[in-house]
Amino acid sequence: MTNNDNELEFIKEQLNAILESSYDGIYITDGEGRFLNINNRLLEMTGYKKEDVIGTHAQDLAKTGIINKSIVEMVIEKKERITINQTLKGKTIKEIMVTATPILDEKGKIKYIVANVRDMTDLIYLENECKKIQSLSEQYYLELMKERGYSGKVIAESEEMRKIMQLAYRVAQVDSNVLLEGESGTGKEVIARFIHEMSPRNKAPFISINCAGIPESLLDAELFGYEEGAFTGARKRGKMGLIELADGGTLFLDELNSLPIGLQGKLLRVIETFEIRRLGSEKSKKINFRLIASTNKNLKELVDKGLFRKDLYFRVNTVPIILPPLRERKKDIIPLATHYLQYFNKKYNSRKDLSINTFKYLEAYNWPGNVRELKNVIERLVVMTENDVITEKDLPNELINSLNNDKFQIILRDIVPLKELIDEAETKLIKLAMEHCHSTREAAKALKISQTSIVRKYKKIREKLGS
Ligand SMILES: Nc1ncnc2c1ncn2[C@@H]1O[C@H](COP(=O)(O)OP(=O)(O)OP(=O)(O)O)[C@@H](O)[C@H]1O
Repeated sequence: MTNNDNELEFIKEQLNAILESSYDGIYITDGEGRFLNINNRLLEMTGYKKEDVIGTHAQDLAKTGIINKSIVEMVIEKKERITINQTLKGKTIKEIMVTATPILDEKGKIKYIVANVRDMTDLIYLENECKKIQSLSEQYYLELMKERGYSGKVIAESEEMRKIMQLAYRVAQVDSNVLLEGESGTGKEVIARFIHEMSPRNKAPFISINCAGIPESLLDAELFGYEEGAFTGARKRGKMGLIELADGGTLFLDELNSLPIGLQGKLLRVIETFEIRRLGSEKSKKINFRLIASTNKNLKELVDKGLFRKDLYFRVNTVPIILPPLRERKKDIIPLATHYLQYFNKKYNSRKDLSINTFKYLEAYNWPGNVRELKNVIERLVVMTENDVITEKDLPNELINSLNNDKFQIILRDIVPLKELIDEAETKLIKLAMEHCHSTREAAKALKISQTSIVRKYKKIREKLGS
């Protein structure tokens, strides 16, 4: 044996060791999809014998029904790494995840395809078990909420809202300050009330103060209260401030971002010392409350611009809870619409229903006013619609237009050369088609252009992106 032969033998031995020690099934084909090698793990999964497989085409496996689509065919077509999930009907039925990678020669032609086949059956079983346990724990959690007297008015179907509810429930058990951030109408006050009702303070008052709703000149007196004769027009015997009213309970400062900077320092002192002093009084009084604040602007940005005190921001922001806008949690739209349909039917003693098509429009709309807007639309529909079934014809114009225009959304922030815009749109569209379709043929059909055209354009895009 020459030195070269020895080296070759050594490399072969190592390659075999890698193939056979892998937990995953592995196979290698040539550029046309003919099996060159397959490890024992994969033979075990499929029930095939090595000698029956080597030399045959991987593409033919789909025809035998053992798998439903050939990843090798897809890789040959797209010339890029592809991962798919599929069912393998071998010795037993298995859920598998296959990743196939093309190895190119110096001319860019596929020389080999290396595929990795992972048996996902155990993982999927574990995932399902986890889901069962999670749903059980959610059930217990809801029962607990009912037992604690919560009437379940918060609709939370989307994953995002469920997580928020769980966090809100957890934070309700401790006294930390909470900052609720989100656009107007996303349900910040709803969550604040939920936290209060789930907390040990639920027998004491929940005092909600809208910092933007009270004129600046009155806010001081409203928050801190005043003594008799504190200012002209002050009531006889003085007045208790809203903070004092929250004693033992929860103080909710809505739209804290609108609190005048002059009052921010005073509020900070109250939060730090839990002491308030009425206007015109010499004496301080200890108040015991939990603080929840909300903001519909980015408070951090206001701090950076010098419009909000940094020290107050850090004080109130112990536990931040961010409520996503409704357009980012579309799964909540139909449950919310159904909930408010029932609610207003009861209120107005009616029996209105929404047609299936109407739901589609509600789901497609992007709800700039969030849940508040949805609630108002449903109320209007219940009150204004004559027939018992509300159809899309009864919807306000902006909702109708949204579905008709929402196939694609173009946001232009600047005037750009037309060609640049068209190129950008074309790139995005082709990338989307290639991600969703299994072959260039399918993509060409979807885009109503020729297959050669899409292959050429996609090649250009990839070259431009350097991938
Ligand atoms: N998850 C929800 N389930 C049921 N109703 C909701 C939900 N979220 C919000 N709502 C309803 O939407 C309306 C607006 O909610 P809320 O007042 O809590 O919003 P907000 O974020 O505090 O608004 P703003 O910033 O304008 O004060 C309320 O009538 C509330 O009952």
